[in-house]
Amino acid sequence: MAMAELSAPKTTSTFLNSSSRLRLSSKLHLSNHFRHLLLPPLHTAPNSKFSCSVSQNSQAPVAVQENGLAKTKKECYGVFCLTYDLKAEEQTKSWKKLINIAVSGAAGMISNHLLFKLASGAVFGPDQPIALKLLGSERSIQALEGVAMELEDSLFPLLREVDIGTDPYEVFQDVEWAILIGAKPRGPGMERADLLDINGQIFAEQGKALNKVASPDVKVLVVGNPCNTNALICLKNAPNIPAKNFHALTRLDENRAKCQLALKAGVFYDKVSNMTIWGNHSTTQVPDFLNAKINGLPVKEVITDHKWLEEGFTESVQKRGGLLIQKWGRSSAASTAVSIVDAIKSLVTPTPEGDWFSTGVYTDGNPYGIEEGLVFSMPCRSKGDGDYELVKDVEIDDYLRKRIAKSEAELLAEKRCVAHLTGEGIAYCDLGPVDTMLPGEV
Ligand SMILES: NC(=O)C1=CN([C@@H]2O[C@H](COP(=O)(O)OP(=O)(O)OC[C@H]3O[C@@H](n4cnc5c(N)ncnc54)[C@H](OP(=O)(O)O)[C@@H]3O)[C@@H](O)[C@H]2O)C=CC1
Ligand SMILES: O=C([O-])CC(=O)C(=O)O
Repeated sequence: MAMAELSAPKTTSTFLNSSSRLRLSSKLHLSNHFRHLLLPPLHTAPNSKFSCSVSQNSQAPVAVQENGLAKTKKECYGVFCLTYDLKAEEQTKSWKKLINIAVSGAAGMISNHLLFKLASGAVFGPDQPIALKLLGSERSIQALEGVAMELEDSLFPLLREVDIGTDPYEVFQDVEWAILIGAKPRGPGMERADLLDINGQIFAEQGKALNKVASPDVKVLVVGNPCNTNALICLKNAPNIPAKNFHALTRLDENRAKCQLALKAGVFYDKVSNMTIWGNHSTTQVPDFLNAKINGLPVKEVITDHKWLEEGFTESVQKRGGLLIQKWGRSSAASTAVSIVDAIKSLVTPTPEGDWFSTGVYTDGNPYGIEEGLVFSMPCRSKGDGDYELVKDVEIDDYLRKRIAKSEAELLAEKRCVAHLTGEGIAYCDLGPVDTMLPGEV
C-alpha cells in the first residue's frame, strides 16, 4: 500500500467551515449541488511542502508552479491549497490512468464503509488512483459534505478527486464504474409493488443518465433493493451500454452461504469454493450446495446431513439479512460493503482456476433455460478485465431446478410489475401474498 507523509501548507484563511474546504472543479459543469474536491498529488514538485512516498512504479502528477512555488488558492485550506495539472498527470506514463467511480446513496450506511475501502486501494489495487463521484439528494447533501470531509481527513494517497452532487447527469459524467446503492427502504405497510415503483423510478433515471454521460463501457453494480429488478430497469434505460455490464449484488449471499457451510463443516471459510447463488436477492434465492466444494470435495460428501443442507442451510442463507436486522436493528452495512469489494475484485482479477463467483447478470443466452430478459444470479468467471463469462456446465438436479424456477417466477412477476419503467408496456402487478421478500424483511 502506498504511504504518504503529508505536511500541509499553513493557511491564512479564516474560512474554516466545511464549504470553504470544498473546491469547485473548473473542468466540470457546475451547479449549486455539484462540488469537487481536488486532492493532493502523490509526489509533489520539489518546492511544494508535501512529501510523499508511493509504490515504486508510480509517478506523481505535476503540481502547478508559479515563480518556482506550488500554486495556491487564497480561499483554500490545508491540503486543498495545492493545485495541480491533471492534463500533465494524464501524460505521465508510469502512473495508471485515473478511474472515475460513481457511488449513489453515498451518505448511507453501506457507503460509509465502502468509500473508505475504495479510497484505500483495497478494491482496484495499490497503484490505481481513483476519483470518487458521490451522488446524493437534497436530503443528504449536508451529510455528503461530511462524508467528503472524512475522506479528506483520511489522507488516502490514491484518492485524487472527490465530487459530490445531486444530479446524476453531472455526477455520472465519464464514470467507468457505477455502484448504485441509494434506494428507499421499505417502510411499514408499504406494498412491495410500491417499493418496486418508487425505487424503479430512481433506477430508470439513473440508467438514462449513465446512458447519456457515462463511459460507454461503464460497469454498473446495483445494490439498492430490490436489486435484481432495479438492475433490469437500469439496463433497459441504458440501451447504449452493453446489458452484460450490469450486475445485481448477490455476493453478500454467496459470502453468507460460504460462512454457514464452513461453520457446519468445522473448516475455515477459505476452504469453501464454487458457491453459486441462483436467482433473486430475496428469500427465493437458491444457495447451491450441490456444486459447492469444501477443500475441493463436493459439499454433500463433507456434510452428510443432507436434510440440514436442504432446509437449515438454505433457509439460514435466505433469511440471514432478517436475522441480522433483529440483532443489529438495521440491515447489513459493513458486510455488504465487503461483498461489494469482493464483487468488483472478482471482475478485475482473474478467477482462480476451477472456481467461480456469483453475480446477478442479464440472462440472454444463458445455458440453464432461465427465461431471457431477467437479471438473475448465476455462476461466472472473469479474466480480470472487468468482463465475465457464465460458467456453463454446472449440474442442476431436480431439487435445484424446482427452487430456481420459483425464484425465476418471482423475478418474472417483478418484471411485469415494472413494465412501465422498462419500456415493455403497461405494468401488471400480480405479486401475491406468498410473494417473497427481501432478505431483511423476514
Ligand atoms: N443487494 C444486497 O446484498 C443488499 C442491498 N441492500 C440495500 O442497499 C440499499 C441501501 O442500504 P443502506 O446504505 O443500508 O441504506 P441507508 O438508509 O443508510 O441509505 C440509503 C440511501 O438511499 C438514498 N435514498 C434514495 N431514495 C430514497 C428515498 N426515497 N427515501 C430515503 N432514502 C432514499 C438515501 O440517500 P440520498 O438521500 O442521498 O438519496 C440514503 O442515504 C437498500 O436498498 C438496502 O435494501 C442492503 C444490504 C444488502
Ligand atoms: O433486505 C435488506 O434491505 C437487506 C438485504 O438485502 C440483506 O441483508 O441481504
